[in-house]
This record gives sequence, C-alpha cells and structure tokens, in this order.
Amino acid sequence: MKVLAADGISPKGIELLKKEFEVDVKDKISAEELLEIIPEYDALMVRSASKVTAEVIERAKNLKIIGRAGVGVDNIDIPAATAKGIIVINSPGGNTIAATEHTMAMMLAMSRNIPIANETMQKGEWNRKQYVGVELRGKTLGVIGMGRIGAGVAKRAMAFDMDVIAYDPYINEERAKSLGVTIGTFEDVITKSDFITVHMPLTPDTKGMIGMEQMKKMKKGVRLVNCARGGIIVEEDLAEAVKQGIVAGAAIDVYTSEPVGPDHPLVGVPGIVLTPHLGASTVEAQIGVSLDVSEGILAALKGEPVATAVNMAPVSPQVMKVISPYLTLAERLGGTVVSLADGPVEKVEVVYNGEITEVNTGLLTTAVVKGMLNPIMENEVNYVNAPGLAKERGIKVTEVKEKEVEDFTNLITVKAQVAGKELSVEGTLFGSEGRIVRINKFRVDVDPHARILVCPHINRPGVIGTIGSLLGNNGINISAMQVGKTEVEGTSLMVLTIDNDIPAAVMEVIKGMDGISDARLVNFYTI
Ligand SMILES: NC(=O)C1=CN([C@@H]2O[C@H](COP(=O)(O)OP(=O)(O)OC[C@H]3O[C@@H](n4cnc5c(N)ncnc54)[C@H](O)[C@@H]3O)[C@@H](O)[C@H]2O)C=CC1
Ligand SMILES: O=C(O)C(=O)COP(=O)(O)O
Repeated sequence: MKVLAADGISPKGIELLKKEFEVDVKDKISAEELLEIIPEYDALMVRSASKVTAEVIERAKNLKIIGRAGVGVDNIDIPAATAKGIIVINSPGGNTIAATEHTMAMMLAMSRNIPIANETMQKGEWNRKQYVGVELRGKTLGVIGMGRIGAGVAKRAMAFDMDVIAYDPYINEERAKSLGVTIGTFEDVITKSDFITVHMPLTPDTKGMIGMEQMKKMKKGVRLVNCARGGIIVEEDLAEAVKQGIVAGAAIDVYTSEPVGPDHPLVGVPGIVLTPHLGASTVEAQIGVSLDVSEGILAALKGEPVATAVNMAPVSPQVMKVISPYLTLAERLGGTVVSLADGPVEKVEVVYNGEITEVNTGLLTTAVVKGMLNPIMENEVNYVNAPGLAKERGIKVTEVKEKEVEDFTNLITVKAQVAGKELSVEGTLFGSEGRIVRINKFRVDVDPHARILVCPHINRPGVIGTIGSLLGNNGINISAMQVGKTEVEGTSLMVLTIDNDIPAAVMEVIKGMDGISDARLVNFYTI
C-alpha cells in the first residue's frame, strides 16, 4: 500500500509508516500535481496547505484514509470523502498547547508592540516613547469558542490576572465553572471585553461573525486576536476598524486565503501583528500530530476503527477497550444473517445482553451493518460509509440493550426481518475467541471462520452422511462439523466448516436432497 505525505509532515510519523508501507514525501505539492498522482495512493496525509477537494476525492481510486496532521479539517471535503467510504482522521489534541501558547504570544506581542519595536531597533533606532503598551492584568478577555485551545488560553490568561468571559453555545455551566470562567452571550462578550480571542472552527455560523457592525459595539481600545481560522473576523472590516481607531490593535495568524501576499488588506496596517499561520508550528506539536495521524493510518489500513475519525461517531479509549474484542464477531454475525436471508433485509435489530450494555455500543452496531453489507456490495463497506449505505438501501437499524443474560457474560443477537420472516444469529466471546451460539432456534457452537454451510435437516439416520459424501466427491474438504445441540420439531441444524467454495450446481443438489430443508453458505472471507 502507498501513502502520500504532503505539506511538510514531521518525519517521526513517516518513519513509523515506512515500516509497513511505501511512503512518498512531497513537502510542497501543487493542486494540479495532487490531482494527477492521487490515484496511486491508499492514504493521504496533509496539513492545512493542500486542499482535498471533491475533485481530488473523485480521482482517488484507492484512497481509504485522509489524515489531517492537525485540528482543522476545513481543507478537506468531508461529505465527498464520507460518500466514498474514505475515513478522515485528525489529531484533535496534538497541537493544542502550540496554538494556545501562540495565542498568548500574540496577545503579549500586540500589547507591548514587540514586533515593531524589534523591527525599528534592528534598523538602529531607539524608540522608547513611541512604543508604550498596555497591561493584561485586570483586563477582561473575551474567549469565543471554549474548546481545547479556548480553555487553554483562558487558563493562562487567568494566570496573568485577567477576568475571562466566554461565549460558546455548546458548553454548559458546569464546564464553565470548572474552567473558572463566566459564561455570557455573544453580545456580552463583544461589549464587555478589552481583548477578544476566537477559537472555533470556520462554519457557516462562525464565518464573518465579527464584522464592522460588531466592532462598533465593542469597547473603545479593544484588541482582537484570531489564531483559529481566517474569515471568522472579516478582514477588510478589521483593517478599516484599526485604521479608524475603532479597534486599537489586532493579532492575526490565519487568513481567508493562504498564503497571503503584500496586497492583503491586513498587511501594512500599523497596530496589526501578523504571523504566517504559525499556531501549530512547534517541534513538539509537529511530532505529536505526525505520530497521532500515522498511528491512525496504520490502524485504518488494517481495517480497525480509529477513534479520531471525524466522519464517524467518536469513541472514547475506555469504550474502545471494552468493545474492540467484539468488533470482528459483530461483523461476522451481520454477515451470517445476510447470508442466511432469502431476500433483501428490511429491518435489523441488534440486541446486547450483559456487561457490554454499560458502554456505548454504537460502533458494534455499525460493525454488524458493515458485515451485512460487505458480502452484497460491489465497493468496500467500512465503518464510515456503512450507516449511510444501510439508510440508502432502506434498512432500518435499531439497538436494544437488555441487562439480563442467562448462559453467557455478554451476548450479541442480530435479528433481521426478511420478507416478513425473522432470522436471528447470536454470538459471544469464549475468552478472546468469537463463537456463534445460536442460529434461529438452534443452539450451536460454531467458530465463525473460513466458510460454513448451514443446513436445517430432518434428524434421521443417513442425512448428514449423504452431504458428507457429496462434498467429498466434489473435492470439498470438511474441516469441522457441528450438529445443533437442540432439535426443533424433528428438525436439527448441521453446520459444516469447509475449506473450499461450493459450486452453485452442488448447492442446488444439496438443497434438493431428501431430508434437507435448506442450505446456505456463509463465506467469512467476504465479510
Ligand atoms: N493557528 C493554528 O495553527 C491552529 C488553529 N487551530 C484552529 O483553532 C480552532 C479551535 O481548535 P480547538 O480548540 O482544538 O477545537 P475544539 O473543537 O476543541 O473547540 C472548538 C470550540 O468552538 C465551539 N464553537 C463551535 N461553534 C461555535 C460558535 N458558533 N460560537 C462559539 N463557539 C463555537 C465549540 O463548542 C468548541 O468548544 C479550530 O478552528 C482549529 O482549526 C487549531 C490548531 C492550530
Ligand atoms: O491544526 C490546525 O487546525 C491548524 O490550523 C494547523 O495548521 P498547519 O498544520 O500548521 O498547517
């Protein structure tokens, strides 16, 4: 498999990937070159420079994962990736400290005129009077977006004896209390603060959130910081507001369109401190994000779910520890049900029993759906596209949790509605080994691997023997055999584990045999 590492990713993670894959490193890559070479790659790693557009995704023939070595994924067309089953991962915490410290550095640099003082001194000038600054102590800092970076900035600002007021519609009072900040409305924050810093993603809601109208409502002498995303503060309005003295100063790291040239409205405006998107540029952060994303790519290319996928429901490491031993089993239960079905599946209910009900089992349900769809879909079904594909095909998926369990510590039951009839398969773990313990009404003990032939049959002498001989005569080896531990109305269930595929003609002969009510092949290699 081949990985493309674009945009200057730290070698630390690349070394890790090189142990298993071929990795091409292109620190600078044009949009045209990316479009041209993307079909070769199974994984793509980027920072903010490369734009992974719908066109790039469309051209990507083998791409399974896009890793953003950083936080913001606004340079990646997530809906296009999701529709194609491409996992998008990021490093949500790898550069938090770097961006937090950069924000503090920008606030201080702006308040004490450090950039301009340095620039003039480097020219041999000694200007003390001109560069009198303002203190942070006792001032109110408005933080808009109280996520990882916003909270880090608030904590450091309090160490500078600032009062912090925050606006974030998605955090509750309790979280605000634990951070020691006052929660206010957007209006409160913009009208009461001496400094305002923004720390949220660029979304239709946040784009242009601070323009001339809002700046006019702010305190005279307010100073603004944007180390989040260009466009949250309207650039032309900010330049104008600083020139007119409505805003005393600004410190900006990010821009609507990057890179920025000399014609940008914020370039050359006295009172505005600019850095070229350096928030995440520390040695430590770059190693951190590179390792995070490389580890995620390694896991994803092995078919394992990745907790930092942004186009999948998030799963905490604690939950992942509990559910990960069941993932393969869940897929195989889903695959078994669909292979036993005689028509399209209309509805699936996944029932969880036992201790496993104490955690979020959403990913296990997705694994069931993935296992159900993989044998019947042309393109690969994975954790990202499985829920959407099920919906598209009109399959209703529900989850039920029941604490009680009789014979097993944990039990997963997959019930499917097919042409008005219910099919069900139950599974559990024996140690770390998955086992199918019930198929419809029959209690069994089957190791779900290779291929199994499932035959309900009349429990009378000779029936099993004739199937054995037929398979043997056709060169098909039986490596394990199970006859259902229960009998239902004179019918039993035979499950044969076989080493080879059974040709359709042989399947037809089996189905027509005296005493055999049905025969279904479950091929675990396709699940
Ligand atoms: N300059 C740089 O190099 C870097 C920039 N960033 C950017 O910083 C931003 C924040 O990053 P994190 O703190 O890691 O993300 P985060 O996801 O931890 O926090 C974002 C916060 O914004 C809040 N939010 C969302 N919509 C909002 C709205 N309309 N109004 C107010 N709050 C809203 C969310 O509730 C959340 O608490 C991101 O845009 C990210 O791309 C991140 C790292 C480096
Ligand atoms: O992580 C983020 O969101 C950033 O903005 C950092 O961008 P970069 O990886 O330095 O191009």
